[in-house]
Amino acid sequence: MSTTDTTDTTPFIKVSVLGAAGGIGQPLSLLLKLNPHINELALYDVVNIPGVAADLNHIDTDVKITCHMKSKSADSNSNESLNESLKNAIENSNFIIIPAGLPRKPGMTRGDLFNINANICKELAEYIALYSPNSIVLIISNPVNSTVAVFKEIFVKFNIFNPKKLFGVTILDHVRSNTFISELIDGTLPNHYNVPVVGGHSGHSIVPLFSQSNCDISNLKILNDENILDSLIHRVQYGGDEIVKAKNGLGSATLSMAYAGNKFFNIILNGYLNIKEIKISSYIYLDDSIPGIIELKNNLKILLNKNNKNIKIPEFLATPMTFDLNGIKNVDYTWVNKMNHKEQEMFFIAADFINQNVEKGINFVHS
Ligand SMILES: NC(=O)C1=CN([C@@H]2O[C@H](COP(=O)(O)OP(=O)(O)OC[C@H]3O[C@@H](n4cnc5c(N)ncnc54)[C@H](O)[C@@H]3O)[C@@H](O)[C@H]2O)C=CC1
Ligand SMILES: O=C([O-])CC(=O)C(=O)O
Repeated sequence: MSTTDTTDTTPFIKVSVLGAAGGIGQPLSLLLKLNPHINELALYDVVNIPGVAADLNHIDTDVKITCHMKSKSADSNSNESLNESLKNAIENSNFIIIPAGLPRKPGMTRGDLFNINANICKELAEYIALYSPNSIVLIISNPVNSTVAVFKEIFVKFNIFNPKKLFGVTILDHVRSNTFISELIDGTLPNHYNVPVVGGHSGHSIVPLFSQSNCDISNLKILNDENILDSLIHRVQYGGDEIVKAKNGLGSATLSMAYAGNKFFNIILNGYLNIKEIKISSYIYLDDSIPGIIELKNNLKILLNKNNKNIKIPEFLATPMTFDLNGIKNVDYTWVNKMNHKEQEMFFIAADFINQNVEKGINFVHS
């Protein structure tokens, strides 16, 4: 290859995965190692990361793997306990993807993970604020409805919060909606469906908008049967439980999450590199500075008033959007006025849940 060609303006892309030795972290890192746009993949964990990095290093793609494991001394509470590994893992990263934290066991809700995972998120957020404040941050760690609020509050504390660059990863709900509707119809071509999902990422906070799918499935006879539609919606809202039960104590969704996380990352990267604009939902802070947010809030306000609902518009919401070099390009608010009555009722319930989950995240940071 020529070394004299100076016309290549493609930026150097560094991606960091925090929690890379875990059930999601490993397959996600494998998929990222195959990505032709990535130059460096920094893998960080508190255990087992040298083996994962060595293994991935044998793959003959151009992505350079760097390995970062938290050292024992970084665990102490002394002033000298700077976590150099974490600092090195995230410095100069364009994207930081975070699947660090405990997964559920049968009988647990995502909310039951809050105490442990919020503490993990706190350390990671503080390091990102100090050493990689301009990166785009994708949070997978549950409970997403609350952990994203933890990140936001810490970023605000450090005065580095950029609402266009902080994402809760909720795309698995969209992936499941596409798969489950396909199964219900004829089991073919699940990824030809494109079901928008709004709200949050747990149980009744998840609102799949089947009436707004790209394939006109709202006209399908099958969905006119209220029982079939209800069980489809329930399956999407509680898809995570299906996996937790099947894994029987050995964790929650990992492979489908790695697939979904990689899909979301690629959609953002396509916008970032100006290759292709694709619309997808993510759980974000509804900051008025983001194009489309004022319209989204106005439409939600009108909807709530019209239905005499005394519900606060959530500060965070999964909503469809597009991406560019700065993170979020544009938020799509048009789904609000296209919701049918059933979807509106689901949204009101979701908003109530999200408000409680967000409050938990905010209180954790300020207590
Ligand atoms: N957003 C979503 O749609 C989904 C989210 N999840 C969540 O993702 C998280 C990870 O799930 P799994 O990979 O299955 O769990 P896992 O237990 O297999 O892996 C978690 C990894 O995080 C690491 N870790 C723990 N503390 C850490 C710290 N302080 N810094 C860096 N890494 C640390 C662990 O060592 C482990 O390797 C869970 O909270 C789970 O609930 C899971 C599926 C879907
Ligand atoms: O259910 C869980 O705990 C993991 C998760 O978020 C999902 O699979 O959607």
